[in-house]
Amino acid sequence: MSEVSTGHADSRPYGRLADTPEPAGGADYERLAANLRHLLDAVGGARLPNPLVSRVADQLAELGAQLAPFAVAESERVAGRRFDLPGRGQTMVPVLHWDEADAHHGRCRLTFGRHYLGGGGAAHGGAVPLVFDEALSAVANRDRPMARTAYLHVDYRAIVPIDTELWVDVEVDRVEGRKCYLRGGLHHGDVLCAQAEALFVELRPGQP
Ligand SMILES: CCCCCCCC/C=C\CCCCCCCC(=O)SCCNC(=O)CCNC(=O)[C@H](O)C(C)(C)COP(=O)(O)OP(=O)(O)OC[C@H]1O[C@@H](n2cnc3c(N)ncnc32)[C@H](O)[C@@H]1OP(=O)(O)O
Repeated sequence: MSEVSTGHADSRPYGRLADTPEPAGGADYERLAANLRHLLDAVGGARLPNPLVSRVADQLAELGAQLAPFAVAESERVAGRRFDLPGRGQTMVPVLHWDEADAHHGRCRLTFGRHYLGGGGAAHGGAVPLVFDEALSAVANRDRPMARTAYLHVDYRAIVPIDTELWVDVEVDRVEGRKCYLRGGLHHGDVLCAQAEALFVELRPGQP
C-alpha cells in the first residue's frame, strides 16, 4: 500500500504540551493519521467503479469494527492529543506545518486536499474557519491558561485553492484579562484569500 511521507520540519507550536516521553500510539501514529488523510482525499477526488465501491465499503466497515473495541473516554483518546506530531494526530483539520510559533504570533503552511473541495477548485467555505480556529487557538493557548473561541469572524476575499500550498499568519492583537484578541490571514502566495478576527476567552477553574 502506498503511504504518505510526512516529514518533520515543524518547529514546536504547542510548546510544553509536546513533551511526552512515551506518547500513546507510538511513532506509527503519524503514519496512521497521514494514511487516513490520504484515504479521505482519494475518496473525495475519485469516481470509483461500482464493484470497487462495494469492496471498499466492506473493507471500511471491517476496519471500523476492528477498531471499535478500543474506544475510550475523551481523556484517554489519542487523536488530537499528539502535540508532538504535525496535525496533532487528528484528521479533521489539515496539517498545519508551523515555521514560527510563540505566544504572540505564528506562521504556518497547509494544503487543503480534495477531501476539502467545495466547488470550482476552491476549498469548502466551512473549512476556512476550521483552519483559522486551529491556527489561532494554537497561538492563543501558547504559554497561557486554556482558552476557548468566543467568536471567530471570517472575511472571504478570494477563492482558496485546493491542492496548493497556502500560508497562515496569526498575531495577538491584545490581551485584556481573560480575553485574548487575535487576527489571522490565509494567503496563497501574495494573495490574501481570507482574514479572521477572533476572541479567545480563558476558562475559569472547573469550566468545561
Ligand atoms: C478547549 C481548548 C483547547 C485547548 C487545547 C490546548 C492548546 C492546544 C492548541 C491548539 C489545539 C487546537 C484545539 C482546538 C480548540 C479550538 C478552540 C475551540 O474551538 S473551543 C470550541 C468553540 N468554543 C466554544 O465552545 C465556547 C463556548 N462558549 C463558552 O464556553 C463561553 O461563552 C466562554 C468560555 C467563551 C465565555 O464564557 P464565561 O462565562 O467564561 O465568560 P463571560 O463572562 O461570558 O465572558 C468573559 C468576557 O468575554 C466577553 N465575551 C464572551 N463571549 C463574547 C463574544 N462572543 N463576543 C464578545 N465578547 C465576548 C464577555 O463580554 C466578558 O467580557 P468582560 O470580562 O465583561 O469584559
